[in-house]
Amino acid sequence: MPERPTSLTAGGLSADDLAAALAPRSSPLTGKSLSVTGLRKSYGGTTVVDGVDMEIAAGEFVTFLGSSGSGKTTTLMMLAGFTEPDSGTVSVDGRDITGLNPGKRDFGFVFQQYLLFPHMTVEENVAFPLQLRGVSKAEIRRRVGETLQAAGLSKFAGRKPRELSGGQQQRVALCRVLVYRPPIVLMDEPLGALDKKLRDQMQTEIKTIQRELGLTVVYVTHDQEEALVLSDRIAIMKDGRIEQFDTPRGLFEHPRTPFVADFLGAANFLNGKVEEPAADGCTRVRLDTGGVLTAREHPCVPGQRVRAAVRPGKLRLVSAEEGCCTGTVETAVYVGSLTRISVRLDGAAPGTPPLRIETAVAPPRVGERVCVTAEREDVSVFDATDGG
Ligand SMILES: Nc1ncnc2c1ncn2[C@@H]1O[C@H](COP(=O)(O)OP(=O)(O)OP(=O)(O)O)[C@@H](O)[C@H]1O
Repeated sequence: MPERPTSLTAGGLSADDLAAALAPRSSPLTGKSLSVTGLRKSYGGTTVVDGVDMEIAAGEFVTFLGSSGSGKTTTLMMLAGFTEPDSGTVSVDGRDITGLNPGKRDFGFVFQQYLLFPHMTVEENVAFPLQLRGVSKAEIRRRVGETLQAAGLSKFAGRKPRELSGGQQQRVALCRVLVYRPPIVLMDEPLGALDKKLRDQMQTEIKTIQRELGLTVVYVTHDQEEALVLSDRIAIMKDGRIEQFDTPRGLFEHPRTPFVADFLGAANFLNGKVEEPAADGCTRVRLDTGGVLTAREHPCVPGQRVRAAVRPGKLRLVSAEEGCCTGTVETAVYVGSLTRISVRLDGAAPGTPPLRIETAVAPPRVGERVCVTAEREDVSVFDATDGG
């Protein structure tokens, strides 16, 4: 049969085709739920994963996002069974699998290093997990053929991995996992070695396949954009702990800690003191630089020292009457659809970083005086002693 025309990428993989080829014939949902409680791991007296708890629903796409060394891979490896936890449990659909070895968990793994067998052809690589599971030769031939065809890889079936590009190798790695339809797929920076364009394409493809097959995916990345594109929920990790586990919107709009506010999309922090409560229930912060910023309701007492956080895209340049603080533009850099400006606030203590503002309309010039404010929904308030 001739290879079907592909719709999505120049590289040849149509995610819809691949999902259709791999879709289970009976059940529409293949994913299973995953439950993690009190997962801990130390190396040589240093705790690197410090009490991770999470409930992941069947068919959910969850990402661990955090800086280098925050414990993402170690957590994933404990889910996979490659690393033994010091304490804690991992359950799949309510069944405790903490003691099971990786081969018995029936998870799929995709890593940054494609881990294809170099001495095997593409076809043999994709067939391998089916052979391990004792699938008949005829069925293996059928499923591998179908999968490679859908992935646009049929013409490479006889090649060795070294004769393929990075993107093609990663597709083979993905096929090799999806061919046996594991209910849970664990991926550790699978696109890390690809260039930006190919990464964008593969993100779309992974997401389409995951959604159409209803797979549960746990993904590790340090790329914020990738996490936002792919995930139903994101666990932001810091120092071996989950700072916040939430939807992308929840993390952006309701960060629970200064670290989350700053890590995802950056934040400006303005120090101040809580004013007496007003009838509308809003929290008002008298800034150290002068002016009052109205924030979302936040449990705090009048006089309490706080930090108000506002994203660069949420600070607005307004008239003198509307503004809550004033300053002077230090830099203005046009970056395509918007201009990034930095503003030195009047009265800012020495060493205080300038405000970062992103604006798409009529950017001011360097040296210009500006007035700044923000909508109350866009202002988060944290206790002054909160780290991050
Ligand atoms: N086998 C090991 N022995 C000793 N220390 C380890 C071991 N594995 C991981 N670590 C340490 O545990 C910490 C967390 O590592 P981990 O790989 O989980 O972080 P990560 O968030 O995935 O980082 P990256 O994004 O750089 O991969 C690091 O400080 C690392 O050096």
